[in-house]
Amino acid sequence: MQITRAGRFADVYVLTPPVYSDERGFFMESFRASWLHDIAPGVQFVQDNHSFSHAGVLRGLHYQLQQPQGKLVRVMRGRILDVVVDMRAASPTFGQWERVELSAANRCQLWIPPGYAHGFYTLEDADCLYRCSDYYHAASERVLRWDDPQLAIQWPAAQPLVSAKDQQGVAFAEADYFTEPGLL
Ligand SMILES: Cc1cn([C@H]2C[C@H](O)[C@@H](COP(=O)(O)OP(=O)(O)O[C@H]3O[C@@H](C)C(=O)[C@@H](O)[C@H]3O)O2)c(=O)[nH]c1=O
Repeated sequence: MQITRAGRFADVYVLTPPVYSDERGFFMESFRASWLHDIAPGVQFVQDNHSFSHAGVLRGLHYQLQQPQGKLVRVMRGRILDVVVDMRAASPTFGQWERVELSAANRCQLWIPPGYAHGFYTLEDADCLYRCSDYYHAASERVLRWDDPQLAIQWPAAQPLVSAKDQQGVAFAEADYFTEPGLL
């Protein structure tokens, strides 16, 4: 198991499990609680999500103020560009973003701790699976504008397919941030 930091963030990680291929196909362990012992001590997952998106879809950027969710994201089919934005006001990387390609081919998983906004763009038709460390809390969900000029996230397409909800995303400057010291 290879675990590397995702760019500038101290607590976002790319996990690359070993894959054992033979003439039948392949085998891999797709989840082990111990992978997270060092990088996210104490985390426990309570909800699994699966979404399918056609190529050219952008979902996000989402976070929830109550029950903030850590997410372990992977792709079963296709290819996505996954983006995280640090929404913790006291963080040294507050307001910064990173993007990581996750695909069925590279089998990488991205660990995103609570306190980040999350979204992805589908480079191909994609089945995306992710484990969440807390339950969905619609009432406190927030949508950060994917094309906020201040954030200037480099998406691969200028006009992705975006839900009506995500079209109403809020600019980073006007967004609600996480202020709990516990998230740092
Ligand atoms: C996220 C979520 C949605 N839903 C429902 C609400 C709605 O009717 C329908 C579709 O919801 P959405 O349009 O918000 O789905 P989607 O845009 O795929 O939302 C997801 O986006 C990615 C980027 C994330 O990081 C996730 O945490 C989640 O916010 O599913 C649940 O029942 N449970 C959930 O956990």
